[in-house]
Amino acid sequence: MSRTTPASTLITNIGELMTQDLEHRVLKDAALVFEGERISWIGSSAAAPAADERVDAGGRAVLPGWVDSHSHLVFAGDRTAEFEARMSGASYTAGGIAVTTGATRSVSDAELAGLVRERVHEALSQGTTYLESKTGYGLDVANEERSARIAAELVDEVTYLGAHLVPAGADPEEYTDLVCGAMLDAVLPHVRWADVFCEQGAFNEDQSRRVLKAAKDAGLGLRVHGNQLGEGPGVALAVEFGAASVDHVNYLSGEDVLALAETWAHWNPSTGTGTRGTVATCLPACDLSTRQPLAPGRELVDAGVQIALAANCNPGTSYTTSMAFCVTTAVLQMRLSVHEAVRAATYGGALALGRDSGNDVDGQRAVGSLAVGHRADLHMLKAPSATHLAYRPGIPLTHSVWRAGVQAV
Ligand SMILES: N=CN[C@@H](CCC(=O)O)C(=O)O
Ligand SMILES: [Zn+2]
Repeated sequence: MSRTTPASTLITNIGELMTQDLEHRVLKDAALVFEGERISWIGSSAAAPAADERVDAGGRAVLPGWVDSHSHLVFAGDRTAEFEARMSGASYTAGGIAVTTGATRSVSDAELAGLVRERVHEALSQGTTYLESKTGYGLDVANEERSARIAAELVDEVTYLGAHLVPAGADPEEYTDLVCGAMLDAVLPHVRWADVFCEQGAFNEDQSRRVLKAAKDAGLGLRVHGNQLGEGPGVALAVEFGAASVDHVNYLSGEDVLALAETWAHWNPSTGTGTRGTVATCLPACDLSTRQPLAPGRELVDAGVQIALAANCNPGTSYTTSMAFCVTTAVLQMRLSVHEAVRAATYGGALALGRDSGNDVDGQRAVGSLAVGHRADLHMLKAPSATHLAYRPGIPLTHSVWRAGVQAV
């Protein structure tokens, strides 16, 4: 739908404005003004300035758009049979990635781009205004390059995941060389991040270390899939390399939790300054779909670790773009408060992507929290408070969405 964007927009009569800003402000009977993509004023409805356009929120809640910091959107086909087998007691293994790789390689560039576009739209229509996607279903130079290129056109942040699975018949060491060499060179123009699936059946500690070192030397930010299926070296490697996030984190030793907490020792959460540590990204929809124990979000927060919640949309372990489902699960089953869960799905995701503060990188505005100068990414609910996300599980509560000041829903 095409809409003309007014110079300034006032949203008034907001029942609850959950800013997720550095002061954790939750304002009642609030208003917000944005000019273009920039938030220019936040305060009470009674004190709101005039603007070119006035939107009456009718007492509804407004929160930042979701920041989904972990997804795998560049794929074709689905894995329904594998899911059904799992629901009958089979375990998840990394091997299913090969099935999706075959399906993904078989479609044209235009078909693949169309599939990604549909998923981005599905996410946006539920309030996701900032989205990361990984490659990882190409697994050869040409197919990883095209996955990265297509993703770069359609999502906000692209992560190179050539190290997702060693393709059938390939020698693991030679494939790791390829991931660190020609494949990395090919994707480099399209990506900001690199990731490695450090797990039994995927990449071992030594191979993961090689991938992370090559990516770091190439100037990429780092992320790690770690400790998903059992305790292992993923978290320790992420900490050692200063990765922006380690994702899954289902099986953590006490040492892993302490090591993650230590990475945040030089971060001031009240000012959002200092050195960012490694965000622990919890993926509750994936945990349920693979019948793994939910990541210990409560324990991580209590230990002082910054966490994110992400949907992890992919056809193997988590075929959903619903951040609201993740928030609901985090409250009902991971024992986070509503404010903590929403924060992890907004500010936490932004922190994991280094987009939490204004004009920090590439002159881009901060996302994931509502403050003057930040990007106008807004999610209005069909409810008077964010609590309804957990209180009314499964109900589609998205009323309206603005992305960078443009109304999308
Ligand atoms: N665990 C590794 N990668 C994906 C799943 C990939 C697949 O099974 O297709 C994840 O994050 O869950
Ligand atoms: Zn993943």
